[in-house]
Amino acid sequence: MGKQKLILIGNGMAGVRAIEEILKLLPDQFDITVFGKEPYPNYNRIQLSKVLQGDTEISDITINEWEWYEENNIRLYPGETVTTINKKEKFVETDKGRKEEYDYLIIATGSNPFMIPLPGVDKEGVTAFRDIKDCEKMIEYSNKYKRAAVIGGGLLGLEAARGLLNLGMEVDVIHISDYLMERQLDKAAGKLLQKELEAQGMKFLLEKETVEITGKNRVTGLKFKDGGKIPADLVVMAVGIKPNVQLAADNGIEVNRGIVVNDYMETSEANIFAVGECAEHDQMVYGLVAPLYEQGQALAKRICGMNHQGYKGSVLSTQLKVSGVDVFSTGQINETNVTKSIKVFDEWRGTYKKILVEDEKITGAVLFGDTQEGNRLLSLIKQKANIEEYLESESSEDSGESLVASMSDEELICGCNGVTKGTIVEAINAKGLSTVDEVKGATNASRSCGTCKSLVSDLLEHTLGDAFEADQKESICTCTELSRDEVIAEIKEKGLTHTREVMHVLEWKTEEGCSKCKPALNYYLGMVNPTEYEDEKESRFVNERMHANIQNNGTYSVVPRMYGGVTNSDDLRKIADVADKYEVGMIKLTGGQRIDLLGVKKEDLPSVWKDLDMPSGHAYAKSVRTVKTCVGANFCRFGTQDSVGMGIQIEKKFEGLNTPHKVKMGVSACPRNCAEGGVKDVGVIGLDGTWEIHVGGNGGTELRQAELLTKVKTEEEVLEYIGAYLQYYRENAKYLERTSAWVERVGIAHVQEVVEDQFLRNELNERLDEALSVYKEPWNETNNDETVLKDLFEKVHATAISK
Ligand SMILES: Cc1cc2nc3c(=O)[nH]c(=O)nc-3n(C[C@H](O)[C@H](O)[C@H](O)COP(=O)(O)OP(=O)(O)OC[C@H]3O[C@@H](n4cnc5c(N)ncnc54)[C@H](O)[C@@H]3O)c2cc1C
Ligand SMILES: NC(=O)c1ccc[n+]([C@@H]2O[C@H](COP(=O)([O-])OP(=O)(O)OC[C@H]3O[C@@H](n4cnc5c(N)ncnc54)[C@H](O)[C@@H]3O)[C@@H](O)[C@H]2O)c1
Ligand code: SF4
Ligand code: FES
Repeated sequence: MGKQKLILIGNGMAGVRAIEEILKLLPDQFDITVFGKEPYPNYNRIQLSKVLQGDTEISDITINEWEWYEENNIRLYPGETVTTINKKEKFVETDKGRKEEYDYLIIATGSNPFMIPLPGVDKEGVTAFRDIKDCEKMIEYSNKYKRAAVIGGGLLGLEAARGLLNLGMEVDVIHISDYLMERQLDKAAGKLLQKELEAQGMKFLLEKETVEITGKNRVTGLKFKDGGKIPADLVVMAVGIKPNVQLAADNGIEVNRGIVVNDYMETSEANIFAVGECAEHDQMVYGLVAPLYEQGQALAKRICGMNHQGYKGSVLSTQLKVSGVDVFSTGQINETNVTKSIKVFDEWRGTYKKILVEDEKITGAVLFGDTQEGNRLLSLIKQKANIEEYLESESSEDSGESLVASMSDEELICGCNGVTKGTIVEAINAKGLSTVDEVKGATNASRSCGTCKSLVSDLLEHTLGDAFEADQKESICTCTELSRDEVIAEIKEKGLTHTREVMHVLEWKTEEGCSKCKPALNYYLGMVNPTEYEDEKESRFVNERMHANIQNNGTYSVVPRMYGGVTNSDDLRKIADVADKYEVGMIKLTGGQRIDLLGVKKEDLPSVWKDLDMPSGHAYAKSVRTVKTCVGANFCRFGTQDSVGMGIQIEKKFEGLNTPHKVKMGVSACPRNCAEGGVKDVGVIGLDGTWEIHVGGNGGTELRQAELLTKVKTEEEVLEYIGAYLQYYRENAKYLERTSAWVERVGIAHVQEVVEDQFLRNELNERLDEALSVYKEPWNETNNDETVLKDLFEKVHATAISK
C-alpha cells in the first residue's frame, strides 16, 4: 500500500508541532504536504515580542528551517493560501490554482487579530501585532516617527509597548479596564505591574474607550469616548484574537467560535481534523501554545491509530515577557465565596503572591516580582495536589535547598511544552546532555517562550554538578555553535587574523556570517591583537563606517569632540561657520555636553570634518564617547576637586578606545553629582582629598545605578583604576553588552577583586596602553584616504543625483 496523503493547512506553531508528533510516532506512514499563507518556514511567533524588544532577530526565530521539510520529505508551499476544501472528492485548492488530494486533512489556520471597527482603522500607521510583517512595520515606523499608542493593556499590548519603548518611541497604552491584564491578573498584581512599567517609561490611560482614529491618510491621533484626545504616529491594536474559521465555515465544517472538535481533534467531517487557535474543544478556544501542543499530541496519536484517552482540556498559565518584570498567573485568578487564599505581599522586595485554594486543592495562583515557583504551582494544579504538599515543599526551600532540587520528578519545568523535571533528568543522564540547547533538542523544554531556560540551566547544574558548563555554550549567533569565550580562545590559540579566516577555520554554518557575528568578530580580533589586526570597516555597523549617525531623513549628525564638555570662542566660531556654509538643519546641545550639527548631507561629511578641523566626538561608535564634567572647584562654591581638569585628562587618555558597547562617563566635584555619574558607565565623584569611582550605571531604557568600585587619593590613581576596569570590560564582556549588563552579570565584587589586585591592574593597563597606541583620529584618517572617500562618498553622490 502506498503512503497515505496528509495535508496540513497552516504552517504555524500548532500545526507543525502536530506534524512533528506524527513523525515521531510513524515517520514513514504519510506523504505530507503543508500549505502556509506566510512566505516563511515555520517560525516562533512568541519570539516576535523579543524581536521587537531587540533581544533577538527575525533570522533567529525559525523553528524548522527549510532543510527540515526536505529531510522529512514534506512538500511545503509557502506563501500559498488554501481557498477551498472539497470534502466529497477529498482535495484542497489554493489561491495559486493548485489542487492537492488528501486522505487526512489537518486545519491549523490559527487566529486573526481582532481589529476594533473604529472610524479610521484603515489608515496608514494602524497595525496589529501578529506576524513578521507587523513586526517589521513597527520597526520601520519607529525609525521615522516618535509617538506610539497601543490599544489594549493585555499580554500582547504590553509586550508591544515595551518593544516600542526599546525602539526609542514614546508609548501610551490605552486600556479599557481599570487595571492591566485583567484577564490574567487580580487587581493587586495589575496595579504593581502598572507601577513597574511606568518606572520603565510607559504611560497608561486606563478606563478609556477609543472611538476614532484621527488623521487624513495617515494616523495622527486617537479620540476617546470621554472627549479626550492624544496624538499618535503609530497605533497598535492588541485587543485580543478571533479564531480563523472562515475556510472551515465556507466549506461546511461545523464552527462555533472556533472549529468544533472532539477529544481526538476530529471535526464534524470524517478524516478532517483541526488543531491550535482555530479549534474549539469543549467550548474553549485557546490562545497559548501549551494547550495547542497538548492537542497536537492527541491528534497525532489518533491519526497514527494509537490507543489513548484523547485531549481533556488544559489548565492555563501565562507569563509576561518584558525584561525587568516578573509576573505569572495560572488557573483561577479571582476569589469566590468558596475559595480561601494565601496572600504574601512583601513591599520591601516588591513581590506579591496569591494562591487560591478550594476544598484543600490549589485552583489558581498569581505571582508578581518572583515567578520562580510558577511552573511548580501549575504542576500542582494539574495534579490536583493538596495544598499541604505545596506548603511542605515551600518549607524545604527555606532550608536552603535549591528550587529544582526540591521539585518532584512529576513537576513541570517547561509549562509551554509540558516537560517535567523527571523527563529532563532522564534525558540528561541517558543522552549525556550538558547544555540548555541540547536539552531543548532532546525534550522540547525551553523551545517556545524561553522563560524556563534558567530553570533548565539550574537543573543541568544540579544533575551534573561540576561537569556542567553553563555559560560556555551560549553561541555568539546561529552561524556557529561556539560561544564568545570559545571563539576568542580559538583566535588566540590558532593565531587567527581575519573575520573570514575565523569563519572558515571554525567551520561557520554560513560562508558570509551574519549581521550579529561580523561586527562581533571584528571587535574580538582587534581586542586580542590590537597592534597587528587591521580593522575591517566593512564589518562595522553603518554609523561606524560613516563616522556619523544617520538620521531619519537620510542626513547625518556631526558631533566634534570637546574634551570634558569645555569649548572656546575659536571652536564656537568654526562650528557656526560650518553650520552656515553647509546649511545645517539644527544645532543642538547633547546630554553629554557636546554640540550636535544635525542634518548634514552625506556627500558633505568629509568637507564638514575638514572645515571643523576638530577631532571626532565618536558619537556614533562603540567606544569611549563623552566625559561630562561639572564646573568643579574652580568656580563652584561646593566644589572640592578640579572635576573639569580630571574629566579632560580621562577623555584625552581613553579617546578612541574600542569597547564592546558605548561608554559614557561623568566627573563631579562633590556628592551633588551634577555630571550625573550615578547613571554613567564610569562616574567619578570628588570628595575632600578623595575620588570615588562608580561603575556600571545606565541612564537609558535599562536604568541602573552605578556601584562604587573604589576610592582613591590621586588623579593618577583615577586613571589607573578606570584603565584597568575598562580593559577588563573589553576583554570579558560580550560584544554589544553595556557595562551595566556586564557588571550585573559578573558582579561588582568580582570586578573589585580584579582591579584591586596591583599585579592584575598593571597588566590590564599595559594591554590597554597597547590598544590605545594604535588609535588614529577617524575623520582626519578618512579625509586622507582617497579610496575610502571614493567608496563611501562618491558612490553615494551618484545615488543622490539619480534619485
Ligand atoms: C507577539 C506574540 C507573542 C506571543 N507570546 C506568547 C507566549 O509568550 N506564550 C504563548 O503560549 N503564546 C504566545 N503567543 C501566542 C502563540 O504565538 C499562538 O498561540 C500560536 O502561535 C498559535 O499557533 P497556531 O498554529 O494555532 O496559529 P499560528 O501560529 O497563527 O499559525 C497559523 C498559520 O496558518 C496560516 N494560515 C491561515 N489560513 C491559511 C490558509 N487558508 N492557507 C494556508 N495557511 C493559512 C497563517 O498565515 C499562519 O501562518 C504570542 C503571540 C504573539 C503574536
Ligand atoms: N506572554 C504571553 O503569553 C503572550 C504574549 C503575547 C500574546 N499572547 C497571546 O496572544 C493573544 C492576543 O493577546 P492580547 O493581549 O491581544 O489578548 P488578551 O485578550 O489577553 O488581552 C486584550 C486586552 O485588551 C483589552 N481591550 C479589549 N478591548 C479594548 C478596547 N476597546 N480598548 C482598550 N483595551 C481593550 C482587554 O481588556 C484585554 O485586557 C492572546 O491569546 C494571548 O494569550 C500571549
Ligand atoms: S557637583 Fe558639586 S561641585 Fe560640581 S557643580 Fe555640582 S554642586 Fe558644584
Ligand atoms: S515555559 Fe515557555 S518554553 Fe518553557
